[in-house]
Amino acid sequence: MASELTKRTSPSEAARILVVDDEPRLVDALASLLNSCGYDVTEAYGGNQACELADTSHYDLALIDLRMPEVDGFAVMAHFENRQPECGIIVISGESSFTAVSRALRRGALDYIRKPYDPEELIATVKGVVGKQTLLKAHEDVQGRLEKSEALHRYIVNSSPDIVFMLDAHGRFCFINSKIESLLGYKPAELCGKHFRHILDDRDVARGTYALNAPDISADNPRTLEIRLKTRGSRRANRYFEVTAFPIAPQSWTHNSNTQGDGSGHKACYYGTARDVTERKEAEAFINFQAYHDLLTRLPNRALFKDRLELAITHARRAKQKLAVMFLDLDRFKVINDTLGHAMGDRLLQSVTQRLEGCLRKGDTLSRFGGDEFTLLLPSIHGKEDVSQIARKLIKTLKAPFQLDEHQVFIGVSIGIAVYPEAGSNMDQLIQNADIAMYHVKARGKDSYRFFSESMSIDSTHRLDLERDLRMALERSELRVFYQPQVCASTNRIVGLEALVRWQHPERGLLYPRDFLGLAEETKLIGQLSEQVLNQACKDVGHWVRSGHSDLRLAVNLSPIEVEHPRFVETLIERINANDFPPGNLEIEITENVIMNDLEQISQKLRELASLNVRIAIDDFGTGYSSLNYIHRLPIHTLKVDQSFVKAIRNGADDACIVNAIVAMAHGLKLQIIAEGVETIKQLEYLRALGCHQIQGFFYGPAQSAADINNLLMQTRLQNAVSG
Ligand SMILES: Nc1nc2c(ncn2[C@@H]2O[C@H](COP(=O)(O)O[C@H]3[C@@H](O)[C@H](n4cnc5c(=O)[nH]c(N)nc54)O[C@@H]3COP(=O)(O)O)[C@@H](O)[C@H]2O)c(=O)[nH]1
Repeated sequence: MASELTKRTSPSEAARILVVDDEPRLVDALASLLNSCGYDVTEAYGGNQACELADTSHYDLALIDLRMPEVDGFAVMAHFENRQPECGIIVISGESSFTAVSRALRRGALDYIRKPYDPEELIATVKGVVGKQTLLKAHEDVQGRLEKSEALHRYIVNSSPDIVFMLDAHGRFCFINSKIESLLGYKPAELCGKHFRHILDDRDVARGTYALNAPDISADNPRTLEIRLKTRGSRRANRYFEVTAFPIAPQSWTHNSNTQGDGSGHKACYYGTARDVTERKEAEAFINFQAYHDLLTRLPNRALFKDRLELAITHARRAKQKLAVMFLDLDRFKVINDTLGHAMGDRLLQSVTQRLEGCLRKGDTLSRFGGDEFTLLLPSIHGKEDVSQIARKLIKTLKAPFQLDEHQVFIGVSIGIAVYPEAGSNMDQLIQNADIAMYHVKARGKDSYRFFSESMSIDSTHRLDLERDLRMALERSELRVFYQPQVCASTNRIVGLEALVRWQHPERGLLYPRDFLGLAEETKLIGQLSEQVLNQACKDVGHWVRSGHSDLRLAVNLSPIEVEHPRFVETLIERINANDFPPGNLEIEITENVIMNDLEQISQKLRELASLNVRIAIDDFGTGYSSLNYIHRLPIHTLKVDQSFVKAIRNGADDACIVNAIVAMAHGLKLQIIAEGVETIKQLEYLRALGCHQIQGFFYGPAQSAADINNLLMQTRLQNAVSG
């Protein structure tokens, strides 16, 4: 209540004095004496009135008589003590006993004046007490303001979301706010006197030291840098901070010793704040990772791959080195994804990634290009053999079965390779050409690798024109079927004819499969193309079979896309039946890789065809990936030795060793063997001597039109008739 009373607000205001006595004459005399000295005096006639006034008005000083009826001076003093403790008390009394004086002083009186008083002495005493009171009050005011200010600043500094600190000239903490504890676990007191290195990540010490010592650093030009601070205890759990620091200008901070109040006496030379930006940094890092990586496999994505490839090309150009880009596409991934579900598909992609990574060197970049496509950058290669070796390793590593819960699945990989600078001088060309090469692998039976060559490339406008032309060719029946004889090695008789497609292009003349077959496969026009070829071949060869060449065999090439089609067997049988062609005269040619791609399904289909008397030949034998164990158990009738092995014969017995091995193996498995690409008498004689059953190649003639074959067969019949 007392604090609510109006107080004197400045020392220059007249001090307010209450004069208390039960004798009105004495009160008036004293009041007029004090008034004459400029004090603001209030008169109280007796103890009761004094207490009432103490309840309503504020006084700086009360002059109180001790002996008063009803409420005496001690009671008034007690009331003041209770209501206005800051009011000074002077006792004016006729009592002169030591006990009374001592009691008054003990109750809080500041002085004691004995009646009758000497006016000068009284005024001097009042002046002294009022002066002291005023000083005390001023001191209390300053103290109160200081405490408030200190509390306010402490609150502001400690509730700051940032760490606030001061360092001495040597970089030792001399102040640090309590935020350090909640962010990093240190108590401010334990850090005081310690160098800032104590909490700074070792990797950032040099930068931190350099920033503080920068020549142009000042309060107007502070340094801001991002650094890592160690959390207490675990040195690995660093957090990121954005620190702003500057030297303290001496004129702006004069109370500069013992800043933390711990007696260490360090002089603050730098002021700084540190804002925790860990979450922002982590979010940035995640966004950055997401922008440049595939989240499922955690591999670099297309964007990062292209970036690295661009750099690698620049480096290779400067260092005159080669590099290789591989385009990998998983075989059968789609089937597994569709049948076992996407979660399994995702797991499979992760396992594939692990296996592929296991085959790479430091410095290679494997990326997930999308879906089941991966790209691989091999910088600084010496030659194609290096790359082939890696490609073989990648194919081999993916060949082993993958265990997805209770499912054991098999996949393969088709790899297209573009080598810089031969297969492209820039990033887009290299990727595109590796992709084209990969497509050629797919079209030729998958699970293998091929280097890009110019003949594979069809520029996009050309490609669109060709696609349009091919569609028209199918409508306008521009495809032709040519036949290449397969001749019995011992009798020289034509025992079979391989049907080979040609396209009689209205402007470009006769085109060969290499010019359009890849496109037909990519555009899925291969189905229609095959249908037309098979119908025509069944008509032509069926006619020759019926006209006397009853054992004549028709060999047809099948694209992997056709063989993998679920209705492959039905469609093939429907077509030969529709053309009234005897199934026993048909031999289908498929590559090893087509079989190995989906062993279970394909074996089933081959068994069905074999049960209908259709013969099965493995084309290009020796160039793909097959397991002899499976071949042995499949209903295969013929192995066709690839041309490349036959060509090697001209170089002598050493180079012919593969042909020797294949023929020996075919004999062991009791299979028919056809050597293809035979061009010379030397090759023919070598193969004959080996025991090769049939020969196909330019030696006996290239693929020819039906009319030419018709003539050939007629001649043969005539010869047979003459010799018979
Ligand atoms: N799915 C289909 N694929 C087909 C069809 N027609 C052909 N093809 C595939 O195209 C490949 C290339 O065929 P082609 O250009 O006709 O070449 C064949 C022969 O001309 C060639 N050959 C034969 N003998 C020789 C020789 O002595 N030297 C030499 N340099 N080349 C020769 O080889 C090809 C036949 O090989 P192969 O099939 O392995 O017996 C062709 O390989 C088919 O895959 C089709 O209708 N559908």
